[in-house]
Amino acid sequence: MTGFSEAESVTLDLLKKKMAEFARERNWDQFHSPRNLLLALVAEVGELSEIFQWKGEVPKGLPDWKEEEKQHLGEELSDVLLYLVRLSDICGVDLGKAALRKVELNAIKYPVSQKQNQNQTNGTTNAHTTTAINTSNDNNNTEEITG
Ligand SMILES: Nc1ccn([C@H]2C[C@H](O)[C@@H](COP(=O)(O)OP(=O)(O)OP(=O)(O)O)O2)c(=O)n1
Repeated sequence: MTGFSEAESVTLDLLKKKMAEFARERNWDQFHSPRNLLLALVAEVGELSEIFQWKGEVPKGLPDWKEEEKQHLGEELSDVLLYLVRLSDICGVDLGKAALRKVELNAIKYPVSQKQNQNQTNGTTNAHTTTAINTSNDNNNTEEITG
């Protein structure tokens, strides 16, 4: 497997190629079926969950965590990402394009409310801003939630 130079930017495409190379070199393409990859992905999500299990809520940035704990977290997050990238590749889905499209769909489904716009213009922030969200798939139903 080729090394990674610091100057090289990490893209989904690079990770896709690295995973394909990793599997090919070990003759593991035979094991990287959609179902196997999905199960491996779910197992890694389980390992990721274990890191947070029983800790209660933890502050953003994980300020109290030891360096080894953060490194372990990075490893489990990476396993999830790598299997997701590989699963997408094996299924013939362009994950980057699909994710960008999904972000756009999300923005249509959950429009920014007028009130939020006003708060941004005034420079005010409110943790309990009321947002109009769409809760149905047919885009007909909206309801108010407080976030
Ligand atoms: N058939 C396989 C096995 C492993 N991997 C790669 C993808 C993951 O990034 C990592 C997973 O390796 P392990 O199954 O050894 O899992 P962990 O690294 O989490 O080790 P452990 O479960 O012992 O904590 O290796 C892979 O692509 N295909």
